[in-house]
Amino acid sequence: MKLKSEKMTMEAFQAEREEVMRTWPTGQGVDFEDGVRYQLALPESKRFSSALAKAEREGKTLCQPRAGVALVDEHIKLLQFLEPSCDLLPSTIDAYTRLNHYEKAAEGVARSLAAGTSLLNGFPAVNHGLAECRRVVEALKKPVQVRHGTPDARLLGEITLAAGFTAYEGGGISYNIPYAKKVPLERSIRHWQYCDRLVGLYEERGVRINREPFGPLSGTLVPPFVSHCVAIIEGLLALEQGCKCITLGYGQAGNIVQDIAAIRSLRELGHEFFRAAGYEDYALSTVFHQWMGGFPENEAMAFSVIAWGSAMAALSGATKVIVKTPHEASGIPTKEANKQGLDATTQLLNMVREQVFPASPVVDLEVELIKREVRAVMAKVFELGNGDVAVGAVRAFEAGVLDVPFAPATCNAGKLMPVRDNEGAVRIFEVGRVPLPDDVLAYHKEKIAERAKAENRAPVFQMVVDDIYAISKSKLIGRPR
Ligand SMILES: CCC[C@H]1O[C@@H](n2cnc3c(N)ncnc32)[C@H](O)[C@@H]1O
Repeated sequence: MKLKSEKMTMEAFQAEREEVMRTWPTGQGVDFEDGVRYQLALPESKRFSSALAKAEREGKTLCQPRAGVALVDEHIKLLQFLEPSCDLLPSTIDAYTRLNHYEKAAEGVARSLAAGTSLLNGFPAVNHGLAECRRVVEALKKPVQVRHGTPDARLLGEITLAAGFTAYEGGGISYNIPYAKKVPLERSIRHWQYCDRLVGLYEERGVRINREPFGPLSGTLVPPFVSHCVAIIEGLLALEQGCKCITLGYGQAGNIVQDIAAIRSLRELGHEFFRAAGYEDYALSTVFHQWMGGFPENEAMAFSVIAWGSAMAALSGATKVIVKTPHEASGIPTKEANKQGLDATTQLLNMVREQVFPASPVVDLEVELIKREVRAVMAKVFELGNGDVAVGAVRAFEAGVLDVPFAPATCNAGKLMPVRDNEGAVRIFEVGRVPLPDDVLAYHKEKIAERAKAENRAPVFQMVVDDIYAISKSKLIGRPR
């Protein structure tokens, strides 16, 4: 079916749903009306959208971990262990499920049962099915979100939303470009139009499900304007299918001014583009991801990175912060390490939340710079799509207009090359085919030249490599040895 930015008709949705529910046996037991009844019966305390709306009203930054293990009882124990230390809960889905390899996930569950410990890197919700997913929701007091990385997340959405999960992360771009190699962008955007239409159908029945495009993308030196464009496009695609509760995200880069400007501009640009598209009736929030790149192995240093990300989330005014753990450099954290990450985060949120970052001309300058970059790229996306943002997004990636640094997808040009400036802000080393205004490019070049002068070396690709490893080597900027 041809990709088009339009609300799926009920006929098209129902026809596709027949096929989706047959893709794994656990799809057979899922009935939408039953899901609506179950969702409506949930207490407000379990509704993600209510928690976000309250945090927005109070100007509070909520904290949320990532967490997921193979077996249901262990997953429940894990989330119950973390629950007192966070505001919002996840269920991080395993890598097999993200690729729709449910038979491999089934093997993983069997091996985990035999081994008595989780041998999957997340919770295989599709294999466990509706009743078992409801057992997770019923064992908890706080709202639970599905966090994953799935280009085709249709069955996963049907099962988990009917099971009472009240938030769904991802999108047709943000769960393709950083996560997949050869999934056609047109296909993943179509699949996510289905997911968003499902959320829209729940909304029409009075069940507000939160939708959170995956902000950080490749999580490696992604310039704010790049992730903002993807977030805004996925927000527009979700609104188009009837979603009303949107959380736009950004991955911490590390420079104070740029990170604060990133969240402020993300919120303002979200409203700007959503309203320009004619939407008024929606709830917008933001999420700040603690540093998504390489972490120090030294746990004390890892806590510093976590603490820094917590302070910046609060100072930026983000509605939510996604928390890392001191085991980040080694892999899936123990529940104790996961809790430690949350406790370190809570300490900083509590110490910073009453403080307001002073109005600052340099922050204002950075906000304006990001807005000019986003507007320039989005104008080209709409032009390429003749007004159709879905078609425009596909063509923009083909043309290198949208370009995510260090992303594995073959449809991503990979020509845009970022590098830190002398204060650690992410600047444009090579612009590739991204249509940024000349004076903006000149500004980036100037900021990089300042660093080159300070390091007494020409701006070279080695700087990029040095920056990628810098934080894991206890620095922000990859200075020459
Ligand atoms: C895009 C998300 C990457 C982050 O997501 C964490 N992550 C992945 N899977 C799990 C899991 N099953 N439990 C706790 N954290 C998890 C990684 O550590 C990394 O920080």
